[in-house]
Formats: sequence, C-alpha cells, structure tokens
Amino acid sequence: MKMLVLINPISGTGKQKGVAELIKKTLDADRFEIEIRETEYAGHAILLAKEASQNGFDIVVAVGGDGTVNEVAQGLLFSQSSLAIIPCGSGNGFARHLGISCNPKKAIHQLNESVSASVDTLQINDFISINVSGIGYDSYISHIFAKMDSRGLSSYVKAIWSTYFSYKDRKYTLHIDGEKQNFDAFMVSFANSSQFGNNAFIDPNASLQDGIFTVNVIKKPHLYEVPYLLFALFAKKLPSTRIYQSFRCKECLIIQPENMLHVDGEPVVSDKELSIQLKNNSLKVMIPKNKVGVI
Ligand SMILES: Nc1ncnc2c1ncn2[C@@H]1O[C@H](COP(=O)(O)OP(=O)(O)OP(=O)(O)O)[C@@H](O)[C@H]1O
Repeated sequence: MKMLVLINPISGTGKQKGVAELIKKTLDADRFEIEIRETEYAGHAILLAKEASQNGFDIVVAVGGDGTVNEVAQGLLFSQSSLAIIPCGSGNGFARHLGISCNPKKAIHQLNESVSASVDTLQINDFISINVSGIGYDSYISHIFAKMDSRGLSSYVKAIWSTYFSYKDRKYTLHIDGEKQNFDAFMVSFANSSQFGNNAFIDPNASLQDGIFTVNVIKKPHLYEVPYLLFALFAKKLPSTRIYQSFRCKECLIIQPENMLHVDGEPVVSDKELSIQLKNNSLKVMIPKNKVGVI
C-alpha cells in the first residue's frame, strides 16, 4: 500500500521529533511503501492529503495532535484513501477514542496490524469536525489561549483562572427534530467521539459508526462541585451529574450569543447560527484490529 506520512513539526510536546527515523525502522516495509513529509504551515496537511488521495496513496498518516488529524481528515473526506494516526499532540482525543497508543513506537506497531474502517464526521457550517467541537466556555478559553505568548499547562490554568469567575451561563437556542428549546449553558459540546483528549470523556458511550452525534449541554458548576466533576469527567461519569444534559441527533441548528467556536480544539471565528449535520461513513480510518466493531 502507498502511504504518505505527514509530520507536524510544531505539534504537542515534541514527541514527533524522532518519529521519522522510528517509522523507517519499525513500519512494515513489505506492507507499506512510505513517503515522509513535514507540514510547513497551518492548513498545509489538508492540501497534501487531498493531493495524495488524488495521486493514488492508500493511506495518509497524521503525525501530530487533533488539529493535524482534523486537517488530514478534511483532505481525505469521501475518498478511498484512509487516515492513519501516530499521536503526537497534547490531547489526542480522536486517536485515544480509536484505541491508538500515544506511545509512537507502539502506535507504529499497531499500524502494521491495522485495518480500514469507515467512520462518521460532523459538518458544522463550513467546518469539518471529527472529534469533539463546541461553543461557550471551552471555546472562549481556546480563543484566549491561542492569543497567549506562552503555551503549556500553566498558560492554560492562567487563562481559566482569570476568566472562570466572571463567565456566566449564556443563552442558547437549539432546534432539534423540529422542536425549539431555549436554555442557559456554560458550554455546549458536539461529540462525534467520546472524549476531548487526555481521557476526559464528554460522551463516554459515543460511537463513530452509529450515524448519531450528541449535543451535550453543560451548566456552570458551583465551585464546591468542581473536584467531583473533574473526577466524573475522567471516570466516564459526567452524564450522571446534575450539570449535564445530552441530546442525540443526526442534525441540529443552534444559535449562540458569540461568534466563537472550537473545532476539535482549534479556535475558529464562526457565525452565531450553527447548522450541524452528521456525515455518515464519510471517512476511512486505519484502526487497531481489536477495535473492529467497537469504535
Ligand atoms: N509547520 C507548521 N507551522 C505552524 N503551524 C502548523 C504547522 N503544521 C501544522 N500546523 C498547525 O498546528 C496546529 C496544531 O497542531 P496539533 O493540533 O496537531 O497539535 P496540538 O495542538 O499540540 O495537539 P492537540 O490538538 O492534541 O492538543 C494545527 O492546527 C495545524 O494547522
């Protein structure tokens, strides 16, 4: 099989630095004919993946985080070529949902044994989301974080600390299955997969193959509830908490008070009105053999 490997040199914590060598040493040369390239700017992977698909590459490997994976997915949507992932981001939500190891060497071994499967994606206005996107507080934080000079966890905590107390629930209108609902929410997530990344689960039972996504409405918690809610987020128990409400659908329309959205963790400027549609079986993905039927 012809395989193009796209390495994002700036993703995550730098794990991708030795990956090219590791791939040459570890990837099954009998099964894959490999070409390796680095991405040169944001959005480059979309173009390279699209060209690869048109030029007969069977697989395009994203070496990076959810942003890189999203770009490769955009380039391969509705094509015969499959997306593969060697996770090197900071969250790796989509790869984790698929059961792909965040250790690059293990991920390459999994790739040697992988099979192709069709998965759903989400179209949010003109954006494509494959993992979890959203509006409200987490989108607000992703926009602030993108403007900060320094990266890393400490900047993230700083962004949250300086905004959490003043940020209140805001008004949203959701049109779903012909019904209109108004509600106040802290954040609203659109989940195709189960987790944001780092095993923080917004919709623990999500499947990428069921033709359904969920709209997850989160109310602002009281400060004393935060420790338990953090535990619940990682223990797959968020759906049973007071602040959580979830709607299953194939499409919906939501009106937000802001022009902000995050798509798989990347901040984007959007319309206030968002039309979200599930695209069933729109992307081929290489998954570990033992995950067939359970993604
Ligand atoms: N050469 C490059 N220079 C600058 N930006 C790039 C380059 N190649 C890719 N990018 C951009 O880097 C962004 C961040 O990459 P990515 O999401 O993979 O890493 P991350 O943010 O560290 O991981 P995660 O999303 O898992 O936290 C992507 O949205 C992509 O557009």
